[in-house]
Amino acid sequence: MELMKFISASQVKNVLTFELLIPQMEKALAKFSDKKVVQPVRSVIPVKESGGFFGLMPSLCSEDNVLATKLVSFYPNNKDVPTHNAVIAMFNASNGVPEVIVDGEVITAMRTAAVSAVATKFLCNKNPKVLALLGSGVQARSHYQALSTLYAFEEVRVWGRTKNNAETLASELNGIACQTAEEAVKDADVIVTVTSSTIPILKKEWVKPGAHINAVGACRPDWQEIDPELMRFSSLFVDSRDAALTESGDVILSKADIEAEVGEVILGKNGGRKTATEVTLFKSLGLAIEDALSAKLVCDLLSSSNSS
Ligand SMILES: NC(=O)C1=CN([C@@H]2O[C@H](COP(=O)(O)OP(=O)(O)OC[C@H]3O[C@@H](n4cnc5c(N)ncnc54)[C@H](O)[C@@H]3O)[C@@H](O)[C@H]2O)C=CC1
Ligand SMILES: O=C(O)C1=NCCCC1
Repeated sequence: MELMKFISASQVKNVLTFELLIPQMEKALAKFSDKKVVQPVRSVIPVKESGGFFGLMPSLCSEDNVLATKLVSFYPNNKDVPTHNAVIAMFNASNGVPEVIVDGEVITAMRTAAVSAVATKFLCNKNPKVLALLGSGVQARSHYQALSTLYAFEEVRVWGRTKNNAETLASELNGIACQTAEEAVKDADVIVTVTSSTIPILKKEWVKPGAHINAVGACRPDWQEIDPELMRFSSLFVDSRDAALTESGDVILSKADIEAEVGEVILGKNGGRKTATEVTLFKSLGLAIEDALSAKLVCDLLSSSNSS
């Protein structure tokens, strides 16, 4: 029996860069909103005993010969192992034969941040100077790296529920650890919420006019990271309307109107930010096609490095 090829997290890390991944995620978002992707809203099974969740994320993009599914677990209470674990199974889209399994942990960390970088590029005011990270885990780190690929921030602020973790991250990034979320976001041009909180942690009155927010946590219909008033006040962009209306407590509970998918902005079907003073908010949930096209990029990079 021939064993299926497996690409490990360290192999992914060796070849994947934000310089390559950000344009690939721009393509993924555009193809998704241009209806070039077949993809149901993900199925999620709650694992009540451990407070975890297991998600199934299939997608097909025939133009790119990509047929894949990510299997992802999210166990926010994990302490000694990562809270997010995943594999991406790639099939041959022409004949349906499974070809390779790619570790999904690094891809999930990097592609989520790369997607936020794309949203920021299309929605943020020019030359953002101050970045605020609310949360100090895996996504806080990857968001700093992805956004720093596009912008030279003059100041980076970190707030986290666990003071020690926020201080460690702030010192890694040469940034400032803040005692409160309010202190962290004061006058920030770009705000990233990357926590496992189930209740709002970011309030409308703290956010400066013209700021851009990437809201990345709260992926359950009864979870929130953002004050509902801020949801309604902001110009709201999403990765997928269907997913936002099914999975996002921030969108569902606030009843905020969705302005557009970021892919529609990329395609020029929506103009994005209208004024320098409005607050733009990107609600990210994560799309299967982002994983499929990230895994394809990794496979292509590995096969070109093997053949050279
Ligand atoms: N939109 C997307 O595509 C994706 C979203 N996510 C979400 O992003 C968030 C962050 O993920 P990771 O950094 O990988 O997780 P992580 O486990 O590495 O970090 C979670 C952070 O949230 C903080 N936290 C937990 N409960 C909190 C609370 N009640 N209030 C404030 N802070 C709290 C923790 O202290 C930690 O700093 C999670 O909600 C995760 O599900 C993760 C992957 C993809
Ligand atoms: O897209 C993903 O991958 C995830 N999104 C929400 C939280 C779990 C992982």
